[in-house]
Amino acid sequence: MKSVKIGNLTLGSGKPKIAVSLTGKNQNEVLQQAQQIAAVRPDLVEWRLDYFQDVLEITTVSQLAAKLRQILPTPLLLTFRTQAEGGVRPLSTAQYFILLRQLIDQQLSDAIDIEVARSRQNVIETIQAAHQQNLPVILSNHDFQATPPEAKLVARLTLMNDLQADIAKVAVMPHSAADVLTLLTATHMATECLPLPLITMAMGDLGKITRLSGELFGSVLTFGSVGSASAPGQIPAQTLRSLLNELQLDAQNK
Ligand SMILES: O=C1C[C@@](O)(C(=O)O)C[C@@H](O)[C@@H]1O
Repeated sequence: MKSVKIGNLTLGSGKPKIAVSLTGKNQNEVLQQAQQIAAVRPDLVEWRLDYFQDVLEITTVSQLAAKLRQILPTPLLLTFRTQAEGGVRPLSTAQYFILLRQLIDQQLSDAIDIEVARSRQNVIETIQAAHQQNLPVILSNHDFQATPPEAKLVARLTLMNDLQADIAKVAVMPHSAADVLTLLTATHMATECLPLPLITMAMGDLGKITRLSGELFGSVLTFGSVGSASAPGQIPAQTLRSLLNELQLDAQNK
């Protein structure tokens, strides 16, 4: 598997790295959370811009992103999660892509999340714009209702690879142990046949095991919480870290 660099963080094989999301509504909340998150020292911080009330004021976003990059000892991932995929704020498709282009052109982060299920031409152009700035792209897809069959999940991850994602991410909602196995099997299959790093998870309590088992099945990053979670089933980041250490393969030789 190729490894990918996001700032000074390398995502590839081995123990999964830990990401934590900023979900503040306003500048004060975001800065306060950033201090709390920095104290926990995750490997990556995601700013979930759909939670931020002034997201369409690009100057405000840009100034705050600059502050965050000073406060945080970790690389910064920018994500606007659309409502179709579990985000909190409505935004038209046109506005979504305008926002992503502004974030990219102003070089506000170390990586950007782009939802693969939005308009295909726009997705392709936005990936190209990011790559022109040498900005790694996480192509993502979230199913908050159900767990699609294994073949569909592998096809989704393959499509992301074909569209030149640097990292491919899928999140699903399981309703049974079998659904959790579907996500894990798809992850394992895709990791064997695709060259790029994958991030996968099943959400909710049923899916918690998938947030811990990335080294075994092939997910390079896991989202934990500090205070409030950005998706159901996230484990507090500090607990996550010690559980990942316990589960590390071949730990005695590392
Ligand atoms: O894609 C993801 C994963 C996630 O949905 C989770 O389930 O942990 C949390 C989101 O903030 C992030 O953008």
